[in-house]
Amino acid sequence: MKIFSAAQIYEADKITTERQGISSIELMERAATQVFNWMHQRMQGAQVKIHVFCGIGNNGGDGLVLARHLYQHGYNVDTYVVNCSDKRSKNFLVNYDRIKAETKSWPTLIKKGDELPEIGKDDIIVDAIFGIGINRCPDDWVITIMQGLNNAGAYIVSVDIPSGLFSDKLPEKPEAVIRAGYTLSFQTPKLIFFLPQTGHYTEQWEILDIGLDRQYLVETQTAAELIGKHEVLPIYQPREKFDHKGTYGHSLIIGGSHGKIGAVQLASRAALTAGAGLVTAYVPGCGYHSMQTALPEAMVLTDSSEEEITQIKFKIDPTVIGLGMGMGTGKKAKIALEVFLKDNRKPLVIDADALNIMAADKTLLELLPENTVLTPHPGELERLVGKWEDDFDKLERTKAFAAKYKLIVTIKGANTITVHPEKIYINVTGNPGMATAGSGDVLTGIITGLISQGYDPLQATVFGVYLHGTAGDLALEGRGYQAMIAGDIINHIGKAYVALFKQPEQEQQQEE
Ligand SMILES: NC(=O)C1=CN([C@@H]2O[C@H](COP(=O)(O)OP(=O)(O)OC[C@H]3O[C@@H](n4cnc5c(N)ncnc54)[C@H](O)[C@@H]3O)[C@@H](O)[C@H]2O)[C@@H](O)CC1
Ligand SMILES: [K+]
Repeated sequence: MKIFSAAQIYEADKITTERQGISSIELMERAATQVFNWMHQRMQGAQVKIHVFCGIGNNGGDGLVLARHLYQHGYNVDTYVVNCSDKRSKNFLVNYDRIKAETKSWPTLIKKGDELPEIGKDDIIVDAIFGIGINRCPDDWVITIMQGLNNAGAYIVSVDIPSGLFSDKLPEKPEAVIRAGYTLSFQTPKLIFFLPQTGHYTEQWEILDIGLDRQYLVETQTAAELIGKHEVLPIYQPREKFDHKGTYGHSLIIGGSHGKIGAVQLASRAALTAGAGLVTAYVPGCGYHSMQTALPEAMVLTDSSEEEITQIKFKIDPTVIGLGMGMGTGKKAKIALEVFLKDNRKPLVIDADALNIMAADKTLLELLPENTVLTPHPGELERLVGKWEDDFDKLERTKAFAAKYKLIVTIKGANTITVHPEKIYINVTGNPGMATAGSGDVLTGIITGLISQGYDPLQATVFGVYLHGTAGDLALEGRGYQAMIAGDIINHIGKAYVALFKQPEQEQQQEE
């Protein structure tokens, strides 16, 4: 699903009114009616007190339309205008008059120095103070009002975006943002829902389709895309009857050192489970027996050293190479990596220690083939791209880095983000149970296994991250976050594939 920027949404708005021959007031009516429908469907006329807090722009206008509909349908609603500026928008003013005409009284104005009305813990607050048009930090008295709402203990539903959040930068003050239970976002999810520093301002979000111009939505390219089942299904490559193991390629997994052979084992097993035809592990001598025993399906090559990787030499012809897990960052490992990279022409997936070696000597990055996949966790990423100021800066730095070296970089986290020079892909699957030793090795293995089957590196990364997260979600069943280990994720890759083709009803039945 495309994630449109604020500028694109304003553009879509304008085009929609032109092409559909409607006024912006009608569009506002349509948008806010969707919010009303959403609430009405869930509340079914319940007489819970609803406090609608409106700003003075179009987000506030939405709030006024919503309040009018709630009133018309007999809900117990109070409407307030947080009078944060005298520059009221045209559409706000039209709806300000309309609600007066309907309810025979003006909404309660909240000005500087005014107290918040009493709000019960079981009440509902609708937050329509600021939308995507916020352009500066709210005044202190407005922040006090926002804090009052946050601390009221009532459930907060935000319209479009939690008020106080900017679409492209961090709020100056964390207290100047509404903490929503639910955000009903118009037409497109907002990028900020998925960034660690801003995502926590709403517990849940949902998109409301407000019928913006289809052609614009289809034709417009976005800088970010949300990746769920619908996006990965077209990537999935079905198998043919006469395919054989050669069709699915040969993954070579290189890494490990004394005490860290498990990392290679996990990555190799994940590559096989993801569907690689053949997997060979390249490990120091000390890893030979444990690899052969733990994973008889894989072949094993050993380094001349017992303890660590000192030279990467092999006579096989792999389709793709995944490397770096558990290999250490010592001098010998570094030289081995450098010599190997100078000769290598195969697609690569690089993780862990190999990333740290490269971060310490960036000239090695120039040796990477185009579209090499890097899978850093935040610490490794920082070593590669430098310290960032905030999540937005992190994305910009990573994009610039990916463009400079022509790489694909996956930033592992709650919403793993795959950064390609032209676009970022935000994954929706996964859970905190996956923050466990070896989880990253599994991801590297899955991506490597997918490339070996013929997925191009970007597809393999986007699909691999999705599968990895889904496997983690499926592995959670009957187990808390704490008990999940990396092997559980591998054990559920098969189910993650099967889940791709389950209809929603089947999924529900299974949950029951
Ligand atoms: N296509 C869409 O998505 C639609 C969006 N609509 C709504 O329109 C909103 C955007 O409306 P606007 O652009 O009017 O802006 P907002 O309503 O988001 O709020 C900002 C308004 O207050 C002013 N302002 C900005 N920062 C301020 C601050 N710190 N203190 C005081 N005043 C401040 C601005 O001048 C602007 O008028 C969306 O978020 C959405 O709720 C809907 O009405 C219609 C369709
Ligand atoms: K809002």
